[in-house]
Amino acid sequence: MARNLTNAAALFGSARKVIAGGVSSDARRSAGTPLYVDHAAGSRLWDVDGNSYLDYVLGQGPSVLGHCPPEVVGAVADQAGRGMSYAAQHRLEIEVAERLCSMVPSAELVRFNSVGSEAVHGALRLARGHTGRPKVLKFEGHYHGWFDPVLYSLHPALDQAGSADAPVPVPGTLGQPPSAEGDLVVVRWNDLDALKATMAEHRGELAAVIMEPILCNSGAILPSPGYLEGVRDLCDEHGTLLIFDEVITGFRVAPGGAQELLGVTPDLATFGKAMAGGMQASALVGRAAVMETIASGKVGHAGTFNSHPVAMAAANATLTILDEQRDALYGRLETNGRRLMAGLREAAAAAGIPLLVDGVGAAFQTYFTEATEVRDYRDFAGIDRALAARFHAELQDRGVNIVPRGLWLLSTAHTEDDIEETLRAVTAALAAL
Ligand SMILES: Cc1ncc(COP(=O)(O)O)c(C=O)c1O
Ligand SMILES: NCC(=O)CCC(=O)O
Repeated sequence: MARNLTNAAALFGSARKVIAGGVSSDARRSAGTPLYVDHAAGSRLWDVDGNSYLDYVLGQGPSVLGHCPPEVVGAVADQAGRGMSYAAQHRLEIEVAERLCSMVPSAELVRFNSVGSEAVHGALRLARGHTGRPKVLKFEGHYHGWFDPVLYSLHPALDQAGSADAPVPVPGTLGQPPSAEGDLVVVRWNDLDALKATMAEHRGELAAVIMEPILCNSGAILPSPGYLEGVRDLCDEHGTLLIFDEVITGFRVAPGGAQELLGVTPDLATFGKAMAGGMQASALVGRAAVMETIASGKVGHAGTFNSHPVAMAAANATLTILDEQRDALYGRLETNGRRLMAGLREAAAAAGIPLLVDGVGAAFQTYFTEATEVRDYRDFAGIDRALAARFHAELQDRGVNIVPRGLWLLSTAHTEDDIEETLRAVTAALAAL
């Protein structure tokens, strides 16, 4: 059952002549004709051939209120008419920073950038500058943007990734400086003993431990009970800063991110995506004593578009709504997400297809596996992803758009009827596998 993609195919032909590879991010490369969006509203996208989709990608996370929430669109339009770019101070940046400091447990001081990768870049530089140490520890399968120091192959084949006890960073691209690898230590996630041993091996060298507090780039995986508390203690013992990369989880899993949901406060945290409801704004937040190293100018931080007025207008409108209606909106995300998760399990059981559905309501993963648990990247890498790719394609043909690797992101605009419509498409897509 293939949908009509005549216009999209023609556009892709034109694009390939002027855009390298025909797409503007490697994450948008597609086995077939990529999605060409004409417009979006609420929980839906419409493509250039008139097909509509219930959207569980949401711009890879930003549109937590759905596409085009009127309050955000209004705030953006109003600000655009008052000036799009100042590279100067303005009221809205203070309002957004105040909102971040009141919503996010670790946020005592804030600096803004445009995208998540930049906020991570700032966090790592600050950690190195503040501690005077050279190395950063990250976890297998965790993604922190496309900048050199953390851009290692996200999903390497396990036979390239070293042993579980001693994983190695696998370069994700040509062109990274060899020095980047020397300053990066990679560890298996959700395994406190492994972290403890590795931190002891690098005693006195580690500026920071960075992680997605709920892993959303290799499945959707919650930390095991006690794990984050153990990581927090180890970081304190070693004088290493703990950074939570909340670019996906921020303002999605709870008003104060995964750190609020899970009750562990990092030293620094990065936010992006959902923070500005669809515009591009990111933030580095943290403990005042650490952020002071930026405040004093000892660690440099800059950017022409930082605290971009239009993005700040979007962030202010988005965060105001999420904060003031927190119970209703986060309750809806959780309830609708759980309903969809349960429906997916039922549909797969009825079709006789082993499917693990795990995560939280606002961000969950469908894994084609007989396993009952996925705890880290090694588990995720062991699952055949060919079926996930086919499921993604079959769903897209039936008007449901998910992140190709099997991640589903909910918005507050998704309704119970949307969930029912999605589950009908799921049943048909599973039957077609
Ligand atoms: C956890 C995480 N950190 C950082 C980034 C980088 O953000 P951006 O693509 O806005 O640079 C992403 C997504 O791309 C992400 O998922
Ligand atoms: N979570 C990973 C992404 O969202 C990547 C998006 C992109 O770089 O296009």
